[in-house]
This record gives sequence, structure tokens and C-alpha cells, in this order.
Amino acid sequence: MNEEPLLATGKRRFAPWLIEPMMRNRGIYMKVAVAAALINIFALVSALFTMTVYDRIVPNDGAASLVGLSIGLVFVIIFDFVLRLLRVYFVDVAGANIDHDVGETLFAKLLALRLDHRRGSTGALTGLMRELETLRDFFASVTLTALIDVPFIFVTLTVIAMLGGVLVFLPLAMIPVVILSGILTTPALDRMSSRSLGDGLLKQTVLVETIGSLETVKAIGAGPMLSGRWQKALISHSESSLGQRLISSIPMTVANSASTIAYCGIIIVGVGLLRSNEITTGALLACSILCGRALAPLAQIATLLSRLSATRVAYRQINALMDAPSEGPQGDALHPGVLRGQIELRNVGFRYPGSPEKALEQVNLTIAPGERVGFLGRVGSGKSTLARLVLGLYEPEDGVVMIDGIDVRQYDPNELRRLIGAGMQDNVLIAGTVRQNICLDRAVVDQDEMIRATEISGTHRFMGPITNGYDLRLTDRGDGLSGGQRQSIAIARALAGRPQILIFDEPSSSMDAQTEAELITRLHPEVQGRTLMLITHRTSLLALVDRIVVLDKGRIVADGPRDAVLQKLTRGKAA
Ligand SMILES: Nc1ncnc2c1ncn2[C@@H]1O[C@H](COP(=O)(O)OP(=O)(O)OP(=O)(O)O)[C@@H](O)[C@H]1O
Repeated sequence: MNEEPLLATGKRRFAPWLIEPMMRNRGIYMKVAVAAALINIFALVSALFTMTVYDRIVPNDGAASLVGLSIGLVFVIIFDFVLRLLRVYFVDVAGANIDHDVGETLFAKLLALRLDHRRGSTGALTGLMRELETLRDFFASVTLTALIDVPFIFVTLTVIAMLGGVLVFLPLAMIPVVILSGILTTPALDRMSSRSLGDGLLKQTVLVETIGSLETVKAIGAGPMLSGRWQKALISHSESSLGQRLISSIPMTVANSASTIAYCGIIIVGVGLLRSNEITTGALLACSILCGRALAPLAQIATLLSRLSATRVAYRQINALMDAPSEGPQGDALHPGVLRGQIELRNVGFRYPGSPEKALEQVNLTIAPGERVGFLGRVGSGKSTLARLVLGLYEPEDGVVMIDGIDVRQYDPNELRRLIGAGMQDNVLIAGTVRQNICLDRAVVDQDEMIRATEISGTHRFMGPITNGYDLRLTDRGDGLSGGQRQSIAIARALAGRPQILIFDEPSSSMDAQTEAELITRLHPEVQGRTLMLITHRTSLLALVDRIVVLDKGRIVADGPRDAVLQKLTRGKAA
């Protein structure tokens, strides 16, 4: 089990993966700012309308003026309505754009992530990707526009001061109270958001693990154990989420109470001022309305602060993923057009992250173009690891792995792997049709090439005769097919496009002897002239190779012509 912590710590700077999409949307945010500014100005109008009605129209019985004012007010209300709708629309558009751009960068990063720098389990990584939604929710939230409202708090307060004099001190006094409540709760909220995210990832880990291997979980009776883990994760997550919600509600509640206190204060003090004729009734009413307007953004800022906390935690985690090293060279990668097929490992040593033992040690091996080599060795001797290093999935700790005399780290990893046909041990198929699984959107693999590959691998025999054969939809990992059928499709996938290098890791382990024998007969002409690395425990497959390399505890212990090595091994066993 991976013992690394799920959550990364530190680093707060804003990264280009977020800033650049935000900057690309600055035009939209400008429109939001203009709409928000106009909405704030219109908010003053209704208060001034009330004041005019009470101070000028009621005493003078000016019905005509009231009609005129009301018509003006209707226009203002319609404008305000349209602007509010537009504000929501623009913020949503910007949020969706940022979500799309960041999501694309994040997925590309996930694909390019060096396997030795992968943190946490599959479930935790899935959970981390979901945190993108927290970021999107923040940038697509209208609450964000509260920031634009902040300067207007002071505009509104100035109008209150002009109309009600000392009354302005009541809402003014509430501002530091609300800000202080936000500042004081932020550290606890940060801690709770971080804990809640960690607990959420733990929950996701149990969930993904259980769903991904439901059949095995049921078959081996691991349900109660996983139920226990799920219960624990649920309790922990609901506790931390509760704490998070509770703390985040404090500044919001303070803001609401502060608004009520200021409003009541204005009425109480205002009545005194009214009696001493220092203000008019209209001014008192306008001040009480404006007080609510002035403090409303504060409640929104409090909401923003609580969202900011969760967003900051999500940002840090995603940023840690973005900062992890990517595959391929730092500078310009080499783009191999074709490969000759020469493979060389020079003094290669390799250790899996966190493992005390080396999986490979001082491996020296040269495979000439067109040479077909079988790899034998006991369980855990390092055969699959060798294949992973040739594919550039991991980097060697010592020495160098070269293809056609070039360090594999210099190549563009995707292009290199497109030129190598690989059938790895687990034969995982991707959700989609059988055709998609074999062709993988590769231009070089047309329908004829697909059929040619499936005829060799044996897939055509079971997919050809059924109605929707190649369009049969597979669920993720290829569940719904037998192990041997999955293996056959994986072989077709590797052969399609006639790659110059072929790597097979136990290609026939799930096949019966008859199917395997037929596969060997069909593969024989196919592998001629290609470089073949064939990892196997089955001696029957060795008919395909001319040379055998034997590994033991990560070292090469025998290397030579097939029959000579096999004889040596048989003699060794007999002795
Ligand atoms: N992803 C991994 N993380 C950590 N250690 C690993 C990982 N994969 C393999 N190992 C370890 O590396 C060593 C070599 O494993 P490898 O899979 O290369 O052996 P193998 O010869 O292919 O075995 P098998 O015949 O069982 O497939 C083993 O000790 C194994 O425990």
C-alpha cells in the first residue's frame, strides 16, 4: 500500500495553468464588472426614489410627479433585471471556459505524469481530479462579483452620510466586525477544508477500489472488510464536512446580524434625529434602505471567504499534481518517424519508488533490429520491469535504456509508444467498441489492417461471426469477455499497424493449449524481421524466438541462443 500522504502541503503562488485561462477570460470578467457597477448604481436609485416620494411628493400631493418617477423607476427595474441575468450568464460562461481549459491541461498532465511520481491510489487521484469542480464552482459563482461590489460599499456609505449625517457610523462600525469574523475563522476553515478534502479522497479510494473489483470483492468475501472501511471513511468525512460548514457559517451569520443591528440602529437613532428635525422622514427611510444595500456585499464576501478556503485547498492539491514531473525530455523531444528496432540497456539499475530492493541491477543487453528474444525467470525476477523501462514508462535509476542508439527519455513518449506494439500482462481494455480498442484512433490502422491483426491474434474467430462483432461495446477494463478473449484483443492491438518493435508479456497465459498453438503458428511469419521481446513462463511460446535471456533477482544470469540456453536450464534442473 502506498504510504505517501494524500494531501500535499505548502506552495501558495498562483500557477500559469490557472492564471492563463483566467486572463483569457478577462474580457468576460470586464463585462461582469460593468454589469455589477450598474446594478450598484441602480440600487441607489430606489432609495432616492423613496426619499423623493416621502419628502417632496407626499407633502405636495404631486400625483403627476409620482407617475413620472414611477415610469422612470420601471425602466430602472427592467434594466436591473436584464443586467442581473447578464451578470449570471457572463460569470457562467467564464467559469465554463476556465473549467474547460484547466480540465484539458489537467487531463494532459495526468496522461504525461511520470509513473514513479504518481501520488496516492487510483481513488485518491480520481478524487483529486474531481476537485476541479470546486475550482469551477468558485470561478463560475456570482458570489465572485461581490468583490466588484466592495468599492460601492463606500459609495453607498457616502450617500448615507450625505442624507443622514451621523447615521453612517452605524453601518460603518459593522464593517470591521464582519471582516474580523472572516479573518478569525479563516485558519480553522482552512484546516477543516483540508481535512474534509482528505476524508473525501479516502472515501473515493474505498469506492473506486470496491467498484473496480466488485466481482473479486464478492467472490473472496471482502465485502464486510470494505464495508468497515467505507463506514469509517463516511463518518470521518461527514464529521469534517459538518465542521467545515459550521465554521463557514459563522462569518455569514455575523454579517446578517450586523446588517440587522445597523438597520435597527439607524431607525432608533434616526427617530431621534427626526424629532430634532436634523433629517427628514424620506432621508431616514432612504438611509435604512441604503444600509441594507451597503452591508449586503459583506455577507457575500463572507460566503466568498468560506468558498475561498475550500478553493485554496483544492488549488494546492491540483497544483501539486501539476508540479509533478512529466514524461519526456525537458527541451524539444525527438519525434521518431520509423524505428529500426535496436534496443540497448547499458548498466541499467532500477528501483520502484519506496521499494528498498532494486528490481533491476546492472543489466547490460543489446537486441539487434529484427532479433527475437525470449525472457525467462522466476516470479518477480524483473522481466516486466525490463519491458516497462524499454517503453519509457519508468526511468532507470542508473545506466541508460536506448532505442536505435538514442536514450528513450529523448523521444516524445507518446510517439515512441505508437511505434512499439505492446501487450502487457494485465490486458486491460478501454470502455468502447472492440474496433476502438484495436485501432485506438491510429491513422495507420484502417479496417483492413484491423482485420489482418485480428486474424493473427485469433480475435476474428470469435468477433467475426457475431452480428455486431467489432462494434460490440465493452465496459471499462473489458469486463464481459473471457480472459483469453481479452488477451486476444490485446495482441491484435499490439500487432495492428505493423510496429517494428513488439513487446509481449505473457501473451497466452489465459489461453488453452490448442488456442495458444494456433496463435504461435500465425505469429511466426508475423514476427519475422521485427524486434521481439517475449516475456513468458511457457516454453511453447519460445518457438517464436532465437535467443533467450534469463533473469534472476533483477540480474541477467544467462543470455544466448535459444536451444543452448534451454539445454543449460534443463541440465541445471536435472542436476
Ligand atoms: N508497480 C510496482 N511497484 C513496486 N514494486 C513493484 C511494482 N511492480 C513490480 N514490483 C516489484 O519489482 C520486482 C520485479 O517485478 P516484475 O513485475 O518485473 O517481475 P516479473 O519477473 O515480471 O514477475 P512475473 O513473472 O510474476 O510477472 C518484484 O519484486 C515486484 O515486487
